Amino acid sequence: MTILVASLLLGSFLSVLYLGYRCMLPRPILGIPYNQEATKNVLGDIPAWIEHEKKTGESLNWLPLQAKKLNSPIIQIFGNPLTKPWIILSDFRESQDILLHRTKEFDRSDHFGNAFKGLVPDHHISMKTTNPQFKVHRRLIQDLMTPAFLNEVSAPRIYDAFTSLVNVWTEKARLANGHPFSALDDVYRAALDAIWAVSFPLNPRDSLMYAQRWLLTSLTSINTTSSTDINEPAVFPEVSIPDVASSIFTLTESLESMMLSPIPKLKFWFMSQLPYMRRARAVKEATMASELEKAKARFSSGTQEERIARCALDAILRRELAAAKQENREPTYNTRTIFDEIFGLLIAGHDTTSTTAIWGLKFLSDHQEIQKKFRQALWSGFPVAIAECRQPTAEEISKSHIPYLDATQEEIIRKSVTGAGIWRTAMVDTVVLGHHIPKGTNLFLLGNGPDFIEPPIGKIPEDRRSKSCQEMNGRVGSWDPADSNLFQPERWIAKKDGKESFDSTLGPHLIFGLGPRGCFGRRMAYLELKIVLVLLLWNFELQSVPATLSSYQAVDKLSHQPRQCYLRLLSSPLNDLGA
Ligand code: HEM
Repeated sequence: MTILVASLLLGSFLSVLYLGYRCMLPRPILGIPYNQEATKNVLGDIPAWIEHEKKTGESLNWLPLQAKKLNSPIIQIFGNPLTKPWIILSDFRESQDILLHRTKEFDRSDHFGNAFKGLVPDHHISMKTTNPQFKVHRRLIQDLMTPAFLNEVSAPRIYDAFTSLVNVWTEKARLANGHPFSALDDVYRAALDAIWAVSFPLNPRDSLMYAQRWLLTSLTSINTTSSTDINEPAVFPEVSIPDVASSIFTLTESLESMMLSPIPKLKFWFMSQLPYMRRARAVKEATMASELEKAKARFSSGTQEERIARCALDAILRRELAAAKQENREPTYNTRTIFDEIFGLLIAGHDTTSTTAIWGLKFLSDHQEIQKKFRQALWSGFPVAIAECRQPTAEEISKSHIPYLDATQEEIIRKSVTGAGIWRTAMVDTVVLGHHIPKGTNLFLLGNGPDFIEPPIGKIPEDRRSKSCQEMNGRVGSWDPADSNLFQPERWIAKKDGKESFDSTLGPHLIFGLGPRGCFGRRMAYLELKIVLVLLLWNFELQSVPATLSSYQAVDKLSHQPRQCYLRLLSSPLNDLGA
């Protein structure tokens, strides 16, 4: 009898265990292709994804491979063992339609939003568009992308930061004596200087580039350049990074590791218990509080007219004051909202733009003919600067419309795929390309594979597409599959009556997203990239480096970052005009 009861109990226990296991196995959405192997494992596609990352060093690159393997522009993967499968779409027209026209059906993705919630819980990036707070937050920062703010505040600050980078690299080129050197850290640091100076007043002597320049100026030579191998990279002494900047880098990195975590909130909680993270957060909070106090002091002195926005924080406080007046209440400046919105700018403003700029430097080093044409375009595009033997001013650069410059910038953005794709969550049960998508499903609109930098996967019948998608047909061109993977600025140039002009609708990219939740900082990013490209290419010739120093391997963090960027710099012929 005892044996019978024990066997029954054991049997029931094992059945419960088995049923539990079965319940945890990923459940596919009917009709959408998927990796059959993944459904036999509670971790779904994660092991294959990790394996791919170990082998290639690139994680999000695994998604286009899966789409091609399953031969479908819409696939599902099991990326989070605790939620519905993720839908991966590799088709520009359908993605464009979702982002621009189907905004009631698809909103800010829970997965993407959760990645930011730990660090900046009250930033609008994680809010749904229907959340009334979203509009309140957007109103606070609405001035920052106006032409007036961009031209009068952002452009000169960004220009100063990257002129300092030119000064540092002039010293490095002198000391390197023909040897290549890694450009990664310098570009990230100069970009942080730039967005810091846009966000808060920055004394140039406090910038990261300033101290580095003076350290290098004091040197007459460095050890590594005594090597007879001219390809041996030069290594320079580095000044130590102040606490504030290193905290921002630490926190940006913590955010980066959230993006690909299946459960970002939990991961952030564990990470935030680590002593170095606690310290970085404390430094950040103290710095934000001190900058806010300084801004309040600037703000309360002076008349309404004198309260001009000298930086992003001033512009935000002005908006809060205006809102308070309208709502007949006292302004509240010391809020989590203001802390998080301004810190969000610092993070979003330095990481993505610098990554894109670094890709640009790599492409231009590896495409000498394009670099030559780019410099010729600068020569004919800035005649006054040429006549006066000086580099163009911030104003001249931001107001310029030089087709080959704009085309090269757009091609760098397209080919860098700094953002591998765009996340959205289905807010209702809906349909994509004829497939039922249940409410709550996360979609990843892939921008780094088929239909963008590779040939599309098959031809999608028109009647499979939504009505609004069919109506939009032809508004944006498509790339020739034979060369969509090549770096070719000319693809963005339209020719009419023998005249060339830059045309951003000639083909697709999704790097900034689209529609009401597309990148808020897009205009600033374009402005910054333009300033960076003009200043660096005006001052330096980027000579090619050997293949071993020019790998295109990348690591997917907050952005898709190259692992290597070595530059061999010579003074540019344009710069020599002034010599
Ligand atoms: C090359 C540089 C940049 C790239 C590739 C980039 C890319 C992106 C992408 C892909 C998104 C999500 C869009 C979507 O879901 O549709 C985004 C959102 C955002 N970006 Fe950027 N970004 C860049 C520069 C900047 C800069 C310079 C700033 C600000 C200074 C900024 C601020 C933001 C903000 C605030 C959001 C959230 C918008 C929202 O939730 O509505 N970005 N960005």
